[in-house]
Amino acid sequence: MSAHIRAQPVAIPSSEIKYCSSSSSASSLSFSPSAAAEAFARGPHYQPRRRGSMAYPVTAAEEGDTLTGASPPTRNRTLSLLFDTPAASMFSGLRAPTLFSRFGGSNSALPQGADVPPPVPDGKPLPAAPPPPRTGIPTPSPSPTSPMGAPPTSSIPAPSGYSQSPARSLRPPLTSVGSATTPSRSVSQRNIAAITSPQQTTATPTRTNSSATINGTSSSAGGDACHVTVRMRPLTDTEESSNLPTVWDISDEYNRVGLSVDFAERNRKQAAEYFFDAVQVGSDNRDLYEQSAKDVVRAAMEGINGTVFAYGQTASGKTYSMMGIDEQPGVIPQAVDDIFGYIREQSGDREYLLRVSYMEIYNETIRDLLSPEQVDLRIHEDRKRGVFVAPLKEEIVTSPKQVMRIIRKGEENRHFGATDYNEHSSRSHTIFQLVVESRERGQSGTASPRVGGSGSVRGRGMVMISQLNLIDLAGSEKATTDQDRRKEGAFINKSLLTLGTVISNSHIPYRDSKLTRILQASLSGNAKISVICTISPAGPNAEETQNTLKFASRVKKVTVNAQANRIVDEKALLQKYKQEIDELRQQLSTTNELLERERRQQQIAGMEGERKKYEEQLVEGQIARTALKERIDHLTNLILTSKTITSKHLLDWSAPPDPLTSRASVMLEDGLLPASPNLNGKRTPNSGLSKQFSDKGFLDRHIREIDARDEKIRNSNQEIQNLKALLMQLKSSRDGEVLSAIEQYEKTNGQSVKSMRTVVSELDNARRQNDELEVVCGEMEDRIREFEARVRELEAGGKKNSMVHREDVDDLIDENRALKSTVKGLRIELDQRRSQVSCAGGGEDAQQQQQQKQLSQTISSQRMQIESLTNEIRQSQKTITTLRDSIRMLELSNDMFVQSASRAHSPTNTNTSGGSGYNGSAANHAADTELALDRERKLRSEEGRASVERIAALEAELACVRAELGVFGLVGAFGAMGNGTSS
Ligand SMILES: Nc1ncnc2c1ncn2[C@@H]1O[C@H](COP(=O)(O)OP(=O)(O)OP(=O)(O)O)[C@@H](O)[C@H]1O
Repeated sequence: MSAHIRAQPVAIPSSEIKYCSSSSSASSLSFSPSAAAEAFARGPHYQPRRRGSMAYPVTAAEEGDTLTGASPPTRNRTLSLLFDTPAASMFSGLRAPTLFSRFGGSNSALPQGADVPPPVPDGKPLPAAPPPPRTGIPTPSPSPTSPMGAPPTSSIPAPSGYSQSPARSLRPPLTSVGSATTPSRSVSQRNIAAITSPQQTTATPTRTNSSATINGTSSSAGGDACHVTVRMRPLTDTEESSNLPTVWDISDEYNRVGLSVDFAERNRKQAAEYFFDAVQVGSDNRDLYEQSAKDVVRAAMEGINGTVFAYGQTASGKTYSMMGIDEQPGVIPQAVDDIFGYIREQSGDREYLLRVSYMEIYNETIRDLLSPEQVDLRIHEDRKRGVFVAPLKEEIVTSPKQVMRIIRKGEENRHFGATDYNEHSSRSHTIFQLVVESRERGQSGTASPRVGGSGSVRGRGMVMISQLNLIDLAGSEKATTDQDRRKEGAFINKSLLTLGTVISNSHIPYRDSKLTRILQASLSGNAKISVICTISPAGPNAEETQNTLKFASRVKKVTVNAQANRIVDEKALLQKYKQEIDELRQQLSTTNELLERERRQQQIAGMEGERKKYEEQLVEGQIARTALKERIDHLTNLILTSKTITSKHLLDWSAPPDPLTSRASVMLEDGLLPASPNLNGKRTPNSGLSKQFSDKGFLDRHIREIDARDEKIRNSNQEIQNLKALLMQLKSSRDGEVLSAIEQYEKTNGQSVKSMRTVVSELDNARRQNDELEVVCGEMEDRIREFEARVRELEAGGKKNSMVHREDVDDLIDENRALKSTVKGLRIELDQRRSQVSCAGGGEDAQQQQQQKQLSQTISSQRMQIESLTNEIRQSQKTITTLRDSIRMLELSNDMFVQSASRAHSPTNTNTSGGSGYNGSAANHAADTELALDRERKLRSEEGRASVERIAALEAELACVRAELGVFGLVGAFGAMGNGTSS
């Protein structure tokens, strides 16, 4: 169990307090109560730096940022000493002066570790420090009557709401410094209210009515110190089984955390020690909530913004502290329960409207955990709303169970992952936001505000709006082996670094990280801040722990100036709902009057038709009235008062955890679904009407219509959600698509360029081959012409010697056949080429088309040449036929000539002719004829020989042509010529 320092108010003469900072004038006098607490807690070991009413010992953490006199801090020195890790580097440029510097001390004045009590073996916690000095600061006397052991003895009264809460245990401030001014930076100058508006009237509360203290660490009237709790978890099973010692000593009596002297000596480290507002060892989350968060939560119910965040090394227990486990609910579930408990404790004169949202920042991208399809949410800022995330789903909540269901649903969407140090490590920062709107009951929103004067922060007729941020930060990262984890770690470290800088620096780089930008309103001073710094007890983590403690020390010195936000503005949902309820009630009473009139008229109506008309009007009126009542019920149920919350609404920590209900039922309970105002099962919608008018089909039809319409609305809402999700998906995938389209285009383009080149080279080849073919065709034409000439010659010669002519003609026929088949082969070849070229040139490109056109022109000219060749062949055939006819005629005349010659030569002819003279002359004539024939025969055989020689020469020429064709690669086409086949 932790114990807390309690002190009676101490009056310190302001003239004795000297404080100089870089931002405040040297004349400003200030004093931090936490400094007093530390001095008080240090006991007799402390070494005063300078004579004065307060003495302050230096701690290791504060070395390096000392401010002396009126000089600003030496920034470089701070950096060189503290920037050893990301966590440590958060303290760069710290502007809040150290406590030590306030008293003009110097580091060298105190021996290192001078205050460290003697070490205890085995890293066991040190025994309690010696009692504090009694000089000037009396020791508080614990009282058994208070839950915290002491009644509130603060000279600063708690906010009005606190006194009404029996469960509240406000501990007294350690000191009260009367008129002392704020010691550290004056954040009020750069306050940016979380919710501002032109109509906003924010009361400037005095310490007595709006600035609630946090567990006794309240500072001066100018601002509250951030509250810092250090929580050390127990050794984990793995650490225990490795026999790792606990190297930090925690003294809850003095809220002191110190490195065990034994460990420090063995590892040659400084025996550093730190003092905080509260320290805690162990697993008790209830105690943690009471110490660190309760006051911030309660202040949020009073209209003051609040932020609680857990900070620490990975696996040090942040999630355990914020979310907890079933047996030990953490800060968030306890805060939720406490908020409803608070409302329940009120006297009933106040009404509240609560709405929650849950988001995470993962790798610097904001995701809505309640609407996971909403990714990469944007941060906006406007004059009315300040800094806000949109589109962020906000749910109006009416019970802690409902909130827990929402949180569990959100948790399912959160980014976790196993790291080298934590099996279930949060890889993102999560921000659970709860907006509290409240106002006094029965007040019109436009009533003039009554600000201050009454001692109450609750102005009449005004809506107070506050925002409570409960944040589970991702762990500060060591280098890790996993690549993804390294990337996440880089983002985490950067945002934590910015958080550290924002917290402790005059230059406020809120925009450097999403985390600080979202929390800008809170971090700029208009929120109570409580930081739970979680540490590990184990030796190997000592350095990281020390960095966390240094961060905690810096945060402790920052003061904020949180004030209640009160607005009279239409953006307050509570205001809007109340107005709507008023208007609806007005409408309802008008409808009731109308109904009453209808009813009377129906009763007095004589005619059947008239009665029916009134009856129908009556039913319609009833439906309208029911709709109005349902809407009023729905809105009324969303507005919480002490009467609407019963103990059964609060969380039963001993009961097993609620199973997650479906989204629809959560929405139904939220009353977010239209026309379903029956939130608490008081009444089934339309049930009264159904009973009353069950005999009227008219009414049933209307009910069905209304149900169908509701169903339609639900469906279209769902559709809208789906479309939105789709749109987001499309948006996110658009960049990828564009890139891949470009890639695809480049690929396709490359391919088409390649295929173009192939086509062009094929076309070149085809053109070359066509040229060659043209040459061949020309040669063939020449040959044909030669053959024709020869046929003509033979024709002329054939008249002389039919036999020889016949052979020549046969040869010519053969040759013609061969020529024909050659031409046919050529045609086939050309056709093939043409189809090849048309395939190759099938591209869409203009150049390809051009080439194709040229090719087809070439082909058509070749075809024409072939056709003319064919014509010539046909002509040759005709000539050959004519030649053949003339040969036949020649043969005929030859035969006749031979017959007549033999008849003239026969002896019969001699006898028959009688007379010797006649016979002698006939014999002479026959001899002459025979001689002539012999001569003729000789002549013809010579001519025949000449023809045979000519034919041989022709054959030799043909062989040459064949060889040439072979050279052109057209053997296939002209093979027919060689074989003598023909078509
Ligand atoms: N106070 C505690 N008592 C008992 N167990 C604890 C305590 N704190 C942490 N643990 C256990 O230690 C482990 C790590 O804790 P937790 O996940 O909360 O660390 P964390 O700081 O949130 O880590 P990370 O930054 O990686 O998410 C868990 O198994 C948790 O249950």
